[in-house]
Amino acid sequence: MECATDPTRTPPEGRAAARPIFLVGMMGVGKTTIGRQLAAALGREFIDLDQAIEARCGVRIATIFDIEGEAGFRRRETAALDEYTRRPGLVLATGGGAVLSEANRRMLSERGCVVYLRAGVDELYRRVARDRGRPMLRAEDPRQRIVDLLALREPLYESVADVTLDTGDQPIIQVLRNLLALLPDRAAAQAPLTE
Ligand SMILES: Nc1ncnc2c1ncn2[C@@H]1O[C@H](COP(=O)(O)OP(=O)(O)OP(=O)(O)O)[C@@H](O)[C@H]1O
Ligand SMILES: O=C(O)C1=C[C@@H](O)[C@@H](O)[C@H](O)C1
Ligand SMILES: [Mg+2]
Repeated sequence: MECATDPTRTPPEGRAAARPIFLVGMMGVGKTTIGRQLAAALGREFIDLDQAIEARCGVRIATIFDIEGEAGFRRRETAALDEYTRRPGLVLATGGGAVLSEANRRMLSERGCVVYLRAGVDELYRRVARDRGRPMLRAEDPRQRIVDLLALREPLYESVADVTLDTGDQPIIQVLRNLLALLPDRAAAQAPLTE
């Protein structure tokens, strides 16, 4: 789906509904961090899918993996994605594996503007190395795990992306600036960006 507002969906107040924006990409690429600030800059509601699932279950994602396995987590993820991708105007940060199922990919690409945030293996590893809360990185060699996951997932992220943005080694403010410049409703931003 393209990223402009949808003129066929007119909310009661008469303004065209803002297309929801979905952030996808690998663990640690910055979906939660950038998503929250993007939503603030655009004056939109922000939801982090991982945090929504945790709030609903009352436990951390690592605990869901421990008790229900990855398959149990993925079922919860699909149910939450189905709910939140229907909300107009949202900025939604998805989990790193949200693109794995075809049903999820269809929801993402049909219901909103999908932004793929990219980063290289070393950058991703640097960002997640100190964080023990990511069950997919419980491996003898977490860096190699990132290599393997990226190889599998990169084509899937690309297949749903309307906009792809390299976060490289750029500071968060620069990533945000670049993203806002790529989105057509930049003019709707309510908060000026300050250094
Ligand atoms: N451009 C950046 N430069 C430096 N650090 C960054 C950048 N983007 C994010 N980070 C840092 O990387 C860490 C991971 O970011 P974040 O939690 O937003 O990633 P995520 O994509 O939501 O990961 P997950 O899929 O596991 O939820 C955080 O500590 C964040 O501050
Ligand atoms: O990359 C993944 O498969 C995951 C990423 C996180 O956002 C969480 O959704 C969970 O830890 C699984
Ligand atoms: Mg996150």
